[in-house]
Amino acid sequence: PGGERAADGWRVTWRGCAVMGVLNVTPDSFSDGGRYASLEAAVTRARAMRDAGARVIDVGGESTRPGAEPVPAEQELDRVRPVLRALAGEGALLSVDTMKPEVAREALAAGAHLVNDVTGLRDPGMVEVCAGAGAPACVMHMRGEPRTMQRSPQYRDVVAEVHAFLRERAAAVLAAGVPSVLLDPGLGFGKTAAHNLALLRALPELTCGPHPVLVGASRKKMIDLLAGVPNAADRDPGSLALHLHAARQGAAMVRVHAAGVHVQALRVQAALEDPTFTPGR
Ligand SMILES: Cn1c(SCC(=O)Nc2ccccc2)nc2c(=O)[nH]c(N)nc21
Repeated sequence: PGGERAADGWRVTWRGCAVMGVLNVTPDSFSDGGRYASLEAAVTRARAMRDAGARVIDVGGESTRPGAEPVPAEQELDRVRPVLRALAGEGALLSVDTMKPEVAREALAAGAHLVNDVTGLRDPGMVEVCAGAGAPACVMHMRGEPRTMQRSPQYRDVVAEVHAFLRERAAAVLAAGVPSVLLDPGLGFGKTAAHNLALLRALPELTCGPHPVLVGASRKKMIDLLAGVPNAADRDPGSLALHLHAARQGAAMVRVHAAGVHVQALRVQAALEDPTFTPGR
């Protein structure tokens, strides 16, 4: 797998890191000049990220940010289904970012290839949907619920607890017939910045295992706490720093807003890390 224990800790074998582009199809994410305008805008953005080199487009119809209000399944589905249908067969892999089994089922039928469930497939119905459709799933760690998870999260040992959760959930969903899983520490989902740092520093313990690891730090609050960047739109440099670290520690994929920036930086990093790489000329 990704690394072997060396005398001085973990040595990670380089395997390259892919980009998952974030596509929020929530009303606040596109100038909601009516449904068509936002659908058109969403598809245009997805194509731009794909053309910039994103391997996967993560389509989400319900914000899972701290304090976010829940959205009914039908409304969430009305947002994501047209976008998935428009993008299906156009070259990028599609993931559906949802916590609801009924949304996942319809999204997979509309062309999604994998399910990105921030609850770690907590709902048994979600396990059934993924197993039934033969769809891979991203198993992410979240402590509590989006609405309340950032109210003083506490752990005895955040790395041990998160890694144990991911190992257990992965084994359970694979045993239930889900064909394959990605593991994700869930940065910012019931974690302080200190917890997020500990998880980023312990990534080799996760990436040396059999499952690919997905990391999502893009534009998150921890970047403000580390570098004083109050506006999320200004946090791409810090996002890149965190994601290059994650890739260097063996992450297989990073979930990003600035797809082009990350694709270029990860290609340069891959060349740096690959002694057999021969530059064009
Ligand atoms: C759906 N989803 C999210 S949404 C949170 C977010 O982007 N907040 C945010 C975005 C921009 C600014 C501030 C906060 N984060 C992950 C993740 O880290 N991993 C996986 N697998 N899925 C994820």
